Amino acid sequence: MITFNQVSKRYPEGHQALNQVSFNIKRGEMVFLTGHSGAGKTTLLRLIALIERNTSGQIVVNGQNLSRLSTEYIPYLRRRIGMTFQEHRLLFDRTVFDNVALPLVIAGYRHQEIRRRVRAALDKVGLLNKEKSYPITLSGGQQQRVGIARAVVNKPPILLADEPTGNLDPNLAKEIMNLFLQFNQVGVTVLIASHALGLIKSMGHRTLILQQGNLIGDTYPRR
Ligand SMILES: Nc1ncnc2c1ncn2[C@@H]1O[C@H](COP(=O)(O)OP(=O)(O)OP(=O)(O)O)[C@@H](O)[C@H]1O
Repeated sequence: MITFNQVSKRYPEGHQALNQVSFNIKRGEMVFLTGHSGAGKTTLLRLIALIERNTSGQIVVNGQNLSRLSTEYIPYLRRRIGMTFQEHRLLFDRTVFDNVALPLVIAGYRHQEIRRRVRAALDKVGLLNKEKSYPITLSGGQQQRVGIARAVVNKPPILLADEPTGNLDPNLAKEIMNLFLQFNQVGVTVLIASHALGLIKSMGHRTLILQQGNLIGDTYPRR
């Protein structure tokens, strides 16, 4: 579903963020991505969503070779990938409903279909009663859930999450991880960047480890 073959990324300023990284994530897998701050986790996720382009190597996502994908097809690729960000990136002058509806509005869905899908996504993350609220009135954990609802509202086959539990206490963090697990259990391929090692271990899933842009580990839990 997501294949990296000798992928490198050098930012224009000359920083080598990823160095010849290779791995393959199968359809329906749930995988964690860990490593120290600056190891390249965010960069790796951004390459999959084509927010950044790799400088060498090959990336194949959902059967598409990203190097060959022309710019005009990027919106179509993005519709098949849900992504949550470290800092939520919610619109604070819009309601929870409007925030989650945004990808559907952009994709040109009809009003009624938008209502149905937004409600379903909010229900899945346990926030149906907050649809009229503004994000500023929600807790950090609830804001993260709104970001997750927005990421899944299109029903993407791939879900990418960048530090989804960054500022949350351990109980809330576990709840958020369990939410990702639920999406994975219905077939979504999930890749989560996180440095919460204890939490990752307790989840018992495959883990990719980055160190200074190099993939130094690809571990499977013991069964
Ligand atoms: N837009 C950019 N331009 C230049 N350098 C960048 C850019 N984004 C990231 N970098 C550099 O690339 C390296 C990898 O950064 P990245 O954000 O991918 O790491 P990370 O593992 O996600 O770190 P963190 O856990 O702190 O978010 C860092 O040295 C960073 O400074």
